[in-house]
Amino acid sequence: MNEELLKIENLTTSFRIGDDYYAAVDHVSLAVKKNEILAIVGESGSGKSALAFSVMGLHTRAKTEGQIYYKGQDIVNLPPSKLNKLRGKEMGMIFQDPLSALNPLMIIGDQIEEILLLHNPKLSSKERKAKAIDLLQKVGIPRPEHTYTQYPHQLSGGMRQRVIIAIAIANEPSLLIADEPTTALDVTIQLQILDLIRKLKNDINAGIILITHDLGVVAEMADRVAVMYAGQIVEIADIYSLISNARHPYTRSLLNSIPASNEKQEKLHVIQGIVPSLKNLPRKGCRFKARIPWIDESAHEENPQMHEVAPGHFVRCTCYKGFHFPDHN
Ligand SMILES: Nc1ncnc2c1ncn2[C@@H]1O[C@H](COP(=O)(O)OP(=O)(O)OP(=O)(O)O)[C@@H](O)[C@H]1O
Repeated sequence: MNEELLKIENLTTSFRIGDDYYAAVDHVSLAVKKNEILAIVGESGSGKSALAFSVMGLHTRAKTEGQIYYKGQDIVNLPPSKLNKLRGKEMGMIFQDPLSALNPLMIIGDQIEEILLLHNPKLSSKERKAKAIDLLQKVGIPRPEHTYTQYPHQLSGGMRQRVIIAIAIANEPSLLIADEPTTALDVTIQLQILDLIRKLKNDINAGIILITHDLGVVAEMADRVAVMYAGQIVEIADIYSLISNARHPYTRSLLNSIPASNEKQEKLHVIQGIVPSLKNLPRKGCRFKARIPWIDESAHEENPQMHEVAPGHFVRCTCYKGFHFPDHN
């Protein structure tokens, strides 16, 4: 059950801006097991999508360094033809924006069948259609035969996201990456989609990377959590340790912004500021230092490392020790 599916080591993904490359994902290491949901959480611009796109090999103009082992095979420099075989069959992705991920000119049924055909060329057209309808049913579409014949613009946002999920799971991938899968949806639909993703973990025994900026969603869904800030993982732990004993100032601030979690914790101490732009990221020292100026310089490491504070619970930089919110000495 706990077989390691994906292992990322020192992954660095850089974008060219002007004459230079700037790392949006900077020496990230993590692993995902089968039947596990690893949530990656962080504010906008922290590098979550850049990381997901690197795993899927979807960047067209970025430079990717480091290792991404999928079932033991390093896939960073895999030729496009081999990567294509993995994508859609072994690895599925649920995108943030379902409308732009679907072809507006093709009916839903054809879009699902296209991916089925790519990886199961021997299926007859009758078998493919039956499987497509079955998938639509599986993701909770009430009239799958009808939806099969519809175009994306004829569906609601929630229905489109279900179609994206049907496409992502069509070939029962071992690894599923869901990038903000519910951001564009209203709350009731959000809950249904999250429920569906949770069911998938058990049904197809998949390892899932769930990308979100919403720690409420993380608390509901994740087995383990990696918190990203400015291209780096600043804390990684199982969900219970993270919720009950978050150590990094950034994680503590994120947790404080969930109303329900405030009752037991410091009252709404949320650290102000935003993730710096890629060009302006501090490349030396603790990247979070500028957002906690009341903490003494000496609390930070020159070259911040990950520290194991409990089994499997790692925190970056020594500034977590004795950290306090400004009005809470
Ligand atoms: N193609 C690109 N070229 C240049 N910079 C990019 C490119 N794609 C992303 N970036 C930059 O890389 C950084 C990380 O972006 P990324 O989209 O991975 O963040 P994110 O955490 O997924 O944010 P969001 O939640 O808004 O999707 C940001 O500073 C972003 O502006």
